[in-house]
Amino acid sequence: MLEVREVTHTYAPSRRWRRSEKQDNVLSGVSLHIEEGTCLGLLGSSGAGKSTLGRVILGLEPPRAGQVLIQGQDLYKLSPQARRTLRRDLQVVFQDCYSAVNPRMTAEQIIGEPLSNYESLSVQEQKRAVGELLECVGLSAADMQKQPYQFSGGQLQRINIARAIALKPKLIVLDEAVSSLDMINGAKILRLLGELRAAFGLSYLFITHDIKAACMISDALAVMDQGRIVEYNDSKEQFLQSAHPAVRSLLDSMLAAHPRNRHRELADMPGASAQ
Ligand SMILES: Nc1ncnc2c1ncn2[C@@H]1O[C@H](COP(=O)(O)OP(=O)(O)OP(=O)(O)O)[C@@H](O)[C@H]1O
Repeated sequence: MLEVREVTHTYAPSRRWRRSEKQDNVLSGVSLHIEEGTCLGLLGSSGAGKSTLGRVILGLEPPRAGQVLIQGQDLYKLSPQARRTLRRDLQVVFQDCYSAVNPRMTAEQIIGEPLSNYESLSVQEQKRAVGELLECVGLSAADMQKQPYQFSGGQLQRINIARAIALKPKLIVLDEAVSSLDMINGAKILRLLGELRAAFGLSYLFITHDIKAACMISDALAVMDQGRIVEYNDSKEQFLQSAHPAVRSLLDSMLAAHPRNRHRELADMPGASAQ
């Protein structure tokens, strides 16, 4: 479904930088793939390049080198018109559910926005579609006229998810999408994401610092460190045995009832294919 081939990226130097000053690569030869209907958990410490890779995959940050293939089509070689058509298949949910929405809009307007941009529905059809989307994410069609301040963080993240699935995309980049929620709400949203994936055949790139959350939802796990993929595994057991310092440090940062139980907790989690 998605193939990233040897992507390298450097941000343009700001004006304050001297021209001669060399910029480090934010992404260096990154390759990965996500099969249809599966989830890749992308872990890594702060500044590793995860969100930049997410933006490259979404078509928002043209890389300096490499390719992003969506169902075999090179995203950055398409005409603007073809890219716009493909962009409807690529959606994103960010960590900060509040800044991701216009505070003056109603839930109906927020969720209806992609439908207005891409579909030609009548007012009644769009209202019905928004009502169904609200119900899909565990809210009610009666919430349609509420504004963001009238929702809790967890509810507002459901609105963001409803907007992301409105066009029945192929791939959703979930950039720390549960990281600002408390444990109970985070777990509920992860369950919801699992249900939606099964119902609509979605693929996810699940970007996170949270190894527990990644193990819960992902079929394969990758770790980025300093712009490179340093671990990539579709077996949770093998992933947990990795000797790479970036993986060890993620595991060490995980809080458990007792440090001795960390491996057992992760190994018992559903999600990552654990053959
Ligand atoms: N728009 C930008 N312009 C210049 N540099 C940037 C920009 N966005 C990110 N960077 C730099 O690129 C590097 C990677 O950032 P990125 O946000 O991709 O990492 P990350 O792994 O997602 O980190 P975090 O987990 O903290 O969000 C960092 O050094 C960051 O400062």
